[in-house]
Amino acid sequence: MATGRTHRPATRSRGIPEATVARLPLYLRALTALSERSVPTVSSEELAAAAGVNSAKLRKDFSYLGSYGTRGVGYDVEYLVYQISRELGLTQDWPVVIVGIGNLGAALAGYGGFASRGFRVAALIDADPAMTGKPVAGIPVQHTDDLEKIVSEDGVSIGVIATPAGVAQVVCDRLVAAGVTSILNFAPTVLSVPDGVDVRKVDLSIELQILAFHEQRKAGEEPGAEAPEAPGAAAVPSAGRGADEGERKGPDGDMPAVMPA
Ligand SMILES: NC(=O)c1ccc[n+]([C@@H]2O[C@H](COP(=O)([O-])OP(=O)(O)OC[C@H]3O[C@@H](n4cnc5c(N)ncnc54)[C@H](O)[C@@H]3O)[C@@H](O)[C@H]2O)c1
Repeated sequence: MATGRTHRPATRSRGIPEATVARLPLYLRALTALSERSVPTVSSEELAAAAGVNSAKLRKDFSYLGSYGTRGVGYDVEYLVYQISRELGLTQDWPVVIVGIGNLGAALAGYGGFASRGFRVAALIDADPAMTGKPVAGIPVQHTDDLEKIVSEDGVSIGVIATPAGVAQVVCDRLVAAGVTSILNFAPTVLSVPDGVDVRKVDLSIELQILAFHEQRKAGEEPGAEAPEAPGAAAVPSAGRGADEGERKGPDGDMPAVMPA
């Protein structure tokens, strides 16, 4: 089933760079908070600070959306929320299946942030027969035997893998064969997928390793402390791959803890 690795283009088909796409959720999160406080407009500087991005970059990002703001007034908050949501495909409901309902899968199933951002947990799937029919976060767990049926009947295009690493590729292949075209992989393994399938990998331990590197460097900068050795590429993977390399430093360090596989 796995016929090759997906290579993401540097830009999306409509000319929006991947780095900009990766920042849109940060803007949306900041804008949603402003909208909840009924703030009507926001300057690029204020919004950039709230999103943790520099304002020149924000203006450049918004120019790809055709949004330039009004001089002296700023950006219309509600309109930008709509525009970014539409760009991210969030104006429609996305059914999602989660496979592997252990500690992590159960926590994800109960996470309210999916629903509020337009992601409906359509099904929970696990290979353990003892779990079949048991509700987790109010949703009954279904057996992996029914995976293909569940995916096709619900028209699911996004799958979340929270299984042990050793079975993640098999689960991935089954999801893809059933029609899933986007996978969020939490298992610590590299997945192979056919062209046309997007994989994003979340690895919190890699994020911690990057923080450890910065901690070590800070310690090395203290007067009298020994400078740490430069890390090898393997020790400090770029979690911003797919976005601009090196963008994790400075005000843009708040990239999502998610990366292309
Ligand atoms: N990315 C991260 O930051 C992060 C954080 C924590 C855990 N993890 C990873 O997430 C995965 C799950 O961790 P956990 O602590 O929830 O483990 P867990 O053992 O609690 O749960 C794993 C679940 O997967 C199920 N399962 C096993 N084989 C399956 C299959 N073929 N199809 C469907 N379900 C299957 C098991 O029955 C179990 O319910 C692991 O790979 C772990 O390393 C990643």
